[in-house]
Amino acid sequence: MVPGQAVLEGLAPAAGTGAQRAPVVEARDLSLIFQTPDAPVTALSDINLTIRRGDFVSLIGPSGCGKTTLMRVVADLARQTSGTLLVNGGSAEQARLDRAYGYVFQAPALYPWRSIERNIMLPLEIMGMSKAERRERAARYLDLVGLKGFERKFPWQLSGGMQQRVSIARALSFEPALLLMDEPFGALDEITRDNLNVHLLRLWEKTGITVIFVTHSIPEAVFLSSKIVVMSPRPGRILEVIDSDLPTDRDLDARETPEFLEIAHRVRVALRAGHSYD
Ligand SMILES: Nc1ncnc2c1ncn2[C@@H]1O[C@H](COP(=O)(O)OP(=O)(O)OP(=O)(O)O)[C@@H](O)[C@H]1O
Repeated sequence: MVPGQAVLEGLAPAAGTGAQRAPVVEARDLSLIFQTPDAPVTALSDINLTIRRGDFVSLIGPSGCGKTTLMRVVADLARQTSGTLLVNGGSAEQARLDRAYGYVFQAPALYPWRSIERNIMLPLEIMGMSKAERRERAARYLDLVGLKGFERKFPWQLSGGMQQRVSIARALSFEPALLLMDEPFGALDEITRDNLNVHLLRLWEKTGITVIFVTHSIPEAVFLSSKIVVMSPRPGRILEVIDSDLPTDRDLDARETPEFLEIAHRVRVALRAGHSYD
């Protein structure tokens, strides 16, 4: 699967390196407590995290540790109980209103009665974009995810992996600078998942988009990320942030290299440490 050769106008590689790159997400002492009929549930506790433009950040941790909740706070779908969160230097609400991010869910969530092209065009229509531009964007981003020629098909005519690529194309069609992906490949078989991992990595390399990616898989997190955020069991805290400097043009064979295995080992040790409740 080779990514399309679409020219990306709205997305461009991040300028600057390391700490020079502008912060996209800044969480300071962020906590979130859900009030439930039984007892308050502390989902996030004292999260401090800076994500810079062009980072590929994976959130990894045991089930229920608050990964989705943290993404939802960034997306302004949930609000922290205390602490601060800046997205692009402003509030999460402003970022949502500015359509600063695209959100890819675990399931593709496509409308079965609309063609692939019309699924992608729907949110653009709601944004008030002209039909010609909507069509052009749909074609451009379908090409980018390797689905050129599938415009007139319906979701049920595509495999699960292809449907998930459509939902990635839909999220990218807004040309957001930030892509939020909540276990997007969790329900797919391993070969398809490997393919989509390579595809996503190429897309990231080509566009310089900032990605926050939730996963349970250590190999997936290490393969994709420039930064791996290891979270503890509930209440979700950040145990460790592991930077990766694997070459950006890596392919699946990189998973056999000592550098890859060393980072995977560090993630595993951090996850394990979070499970010892002493
Ligand atoms: N609306 C809510 N009301 C009450 N508790 C909630 C709510 N949403 C999430 N929680 C609780 O907050 C904690 C964190 O949930 P969250 O979905 O963020 O975890 P997660 O790390 O994404 O889990 P998973 O990996 O299983 O998807 C869990 O204990 C969950 O039960």
